[in-house]
Amino acid sequence: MSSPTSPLEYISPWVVSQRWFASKGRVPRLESIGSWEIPSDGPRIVTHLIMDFSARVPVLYQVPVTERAEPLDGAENALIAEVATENGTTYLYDGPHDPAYATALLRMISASTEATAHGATAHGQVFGAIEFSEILSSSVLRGEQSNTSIIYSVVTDSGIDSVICKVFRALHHGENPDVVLQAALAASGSPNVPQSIGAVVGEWNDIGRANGRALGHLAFAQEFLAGSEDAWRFALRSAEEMDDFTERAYSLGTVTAEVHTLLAGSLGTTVPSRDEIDSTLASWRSRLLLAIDEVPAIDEFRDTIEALYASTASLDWPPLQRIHGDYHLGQVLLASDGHWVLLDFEGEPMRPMEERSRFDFALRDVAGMLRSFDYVAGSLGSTEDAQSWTRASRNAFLSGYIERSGNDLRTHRELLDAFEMDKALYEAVYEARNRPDWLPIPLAALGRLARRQR
Ligand SMILES: Nc1ncnc2c1ncn2[C@@H]1O[C@H](COP(=O)(O)OP(=O)(O)O)[C@@H](O)[C@H]1O
Ligand SMILES: O=P(O)(O)O[C@H]1O[C@H](CO)[C@@H](O[C@H]2O[C@H](CO)[C@@H](O)[C@H](O)[C@H]2O)[C@H](O)[C@H]1O
Repeated sequence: MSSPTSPLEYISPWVVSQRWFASKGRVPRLESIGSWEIPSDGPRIVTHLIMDFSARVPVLYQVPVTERAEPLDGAENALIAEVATENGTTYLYDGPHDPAYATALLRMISASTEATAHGATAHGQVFGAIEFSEILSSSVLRGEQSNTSIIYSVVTDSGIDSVICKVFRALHHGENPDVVLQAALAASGSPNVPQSIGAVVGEWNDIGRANGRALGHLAFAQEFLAGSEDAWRFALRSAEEMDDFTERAYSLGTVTAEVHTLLAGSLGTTVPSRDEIDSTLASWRSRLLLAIDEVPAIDEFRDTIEALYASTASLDWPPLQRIHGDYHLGQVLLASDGHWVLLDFEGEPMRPMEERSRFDFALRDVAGMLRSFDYVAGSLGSTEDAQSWTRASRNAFLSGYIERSGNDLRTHRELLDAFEMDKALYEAVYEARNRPDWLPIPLAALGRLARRQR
């Protein structure tokens, strides 16, 4: 079998139709900037790094492709293209759906091996939490995701276990906070993140960098908590049935505080300088302007929001530290034994990666979760019952957080309100762009928060 001479030509139309392709609505300008290959006895396994130059800041995508001489049974939906070559037809498949790629990727991590470089390098790194002797099966996690996750069934000393490997689709220079933070928490013994198994790290050309090369995480493997349920779905059901969620919300508050304490302990804290506080105020204001620009109705709250932001400038601000960064119920699992497990420490997808790795205020996470409880009521039509469920859950979450952190956030209510306002503005932009039907949820929150300031 021979490989297609210009794979980009075949891969591009498929790339732009994927959920993780961010530049929808623009005419893409795709270029291959390199690839790497996992040696294989089966189909050729090539991971292409494809840059889209159409956005103001170009976006780099990771596109693993297997090249097969025969069609792969059951993988019709993952077929990228059929290419006529001099030796017959080559079938190109989306790697994560092909067991050949899935197995080779996890083996590369567990054996810490190096891929063959074609302008881009990649090597596996094992962290060692779970050792397995055999990979029994693999399948792609269904659902709308910004990355692609592969679930494996593996044989370990204690029996059959499940593993998840997240293949990052959009690549960035620098360490991925999802890997760094979860690995640090797992290493410090936290039961509230999955065990970390290992990662793939790569290097590629980047004309925007002084030395012309970028380095970052390409994939991350963890323990997969089979039988767990997403906290968002669990909370929605609980609110619909008017179940009391306060005990669970309280324990989520304590777990959140514990995770913040562990992150502070393992990765440090700093006292914010005047410049750092001013730069947070500046980022709030620029988000406010962006939100008004995209959702003009927000202008009505502008003066109140600006006054709230200004009033926080003279407050005593807490220390800076590493945080989750995009904390909401959809990022938390209720494990089958009833304990909370936090996921996806990648930060807000609309922020540059370099910003997402900076120290930040833990209050941002607290505000994120408060907003998420509000979304539960909002998505249920904000009925009296749903609102009272939300009020009780928000209070219980805060009480749990305060109790475990020893930090009485209610005494600095303006600061927490300002972070909540900032999150609701982020959400207004997110909803206007992605789910306009849900825009009223953050808008109503902005109205409520604004009324509280008057
Ligand atoms: N370790 C895990 N165990 C069980 N389910 C998981 C695990 N990691 C992710 N998931 C499931 O996958 C979904 C998406 O994971 P996430 O890390 O948020 O990916 P993305 O960055 O693509 O949004 C989660 O909401 C959860 O349902
Ligand atoms: O999970 P992601 O990292 O992709 O986060 C983005 O999408 C979220 C929606 O799935 C969005 O969250 C908002 O909606 C949630 C309900 O669907 C709600 O629980 C959150 O509080 C709300 O912010 C998130 O903001 C966005 O970054």
